[in-house]
Amino acid sequence: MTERTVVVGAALLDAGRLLAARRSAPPELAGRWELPGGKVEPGETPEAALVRELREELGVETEVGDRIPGEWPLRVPYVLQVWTVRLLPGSPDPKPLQDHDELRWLSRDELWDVPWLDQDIPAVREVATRLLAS
Ligand SMILES: Nc1nc2c([nH]c(=O)n2[C@H]2C[C@H](O)[C@@H](COP(=O)(O)OP(=O)(O)OP(=O)(O)O)O2)c(=O)[nH]1
Repeated sequence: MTERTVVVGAALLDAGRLLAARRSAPPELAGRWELPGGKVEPGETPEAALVRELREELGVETEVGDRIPGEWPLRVPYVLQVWTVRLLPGSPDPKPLQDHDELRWLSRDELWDVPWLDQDIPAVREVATRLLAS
């Protein structure tokens, strides 16, 4: 049986815009943009992992909504799953506290202005199709 580890990514939406985060590490990913999130730990639900990762990485309090259908391979053994997420009322604004050095809220028109990680592009395309008004 093949081991696989789910990496959860947030489609964090606010006022019709998507939050993109620029990775600061590791060197092979630094400078490229991704959906913030991280690995689901053993015994943890994907939703709990997202809330934890977003609190650690961005300092925000969030509520997880629906999963975007699909699953995208990262380097073995990781696969990316994406969930819609919104900021809870009163949450601080996101800040690049850990793993990232810049954040941007992207409107649909701006979505491809940042160099996403190659492996995130199909997931971002799916988010755009489903969630961002054209
Ligand atoms: N979070 C996130 N990771 C991604 C995306 N695309 C992508 O290839 N990855 C890779 C980068 C990492 O190798 C892995 C997730 O690692 P991570 O560093 O974000 O997760 P983590 O906080 O749980 O990691 P760790 O430092 O505890 O090991 O998946 C993405 O959109 N979001």
